Amino acid sequence: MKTEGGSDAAKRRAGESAADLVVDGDVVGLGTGSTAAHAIRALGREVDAGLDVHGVPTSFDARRLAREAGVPLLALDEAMDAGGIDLAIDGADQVADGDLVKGGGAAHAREKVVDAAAARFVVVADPSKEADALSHPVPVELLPDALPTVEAALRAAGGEPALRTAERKDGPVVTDNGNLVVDCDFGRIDSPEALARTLSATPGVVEHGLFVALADEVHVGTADGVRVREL
Ligand SMILES: O=C[C@H](O)[C@H](O)[C@H](O)COP(=O)(O)O
Repeated sequence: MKTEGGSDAAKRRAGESAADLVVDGDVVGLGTGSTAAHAIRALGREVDAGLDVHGVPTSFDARRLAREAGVPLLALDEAMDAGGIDLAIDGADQVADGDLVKGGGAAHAREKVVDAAAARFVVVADPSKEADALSHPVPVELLPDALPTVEAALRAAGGEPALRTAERKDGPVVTDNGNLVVDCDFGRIDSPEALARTLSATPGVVEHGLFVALADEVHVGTADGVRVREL
């Protein structure tokens, strides 16, 4: 069972607080996961009330939710042609010093493209995600054929990789991009930047879930409000 800090109410406060930042005419990156979902639903309500906004989804799931909520969508190329992404709102599995681990929903590859392209990237989280240092296993999306070589490289880098499997499917999780994910436990990550460089340089790695110095602010929903931290 989740603690009070990880409650859905805290996630909702964070998501709604970030959605409040959106202004008329904005193009918004729509993150994936249970916290970003609250921001998407809040945007849908604002669209109903007359807000002119377009979303750029970061996953199949975010796209489906945005369509249900009535948020008009743009493909990434359309958004870039139209002047770019003003704001991205996205969740995180862990936040420390403004660096993030993402990819609990295996959406981190597209999330990183959209979040990094945004003029302003706002992270939404509940207190259970906050830490002094990153230590959450790092999701690594990889080409299926490269599984043995990537696993070997991750072990050589000091990690313990575990192929992600689905609860209700035999076999591994397959991402929206047709790839596999391993969750790699590195223990406490003292230098996220150095580890990010190592992972990015590994052949067969499509993208990893370390988001280093990408976020501009963090909205943490609490039991009775929202804590906003600018980075
Ligand atoms: O791939 C999924 C994402 O990176 C999510 O944003 C992350 O896992 C946080 O999800 P949640 O808000 O459900 O904890």
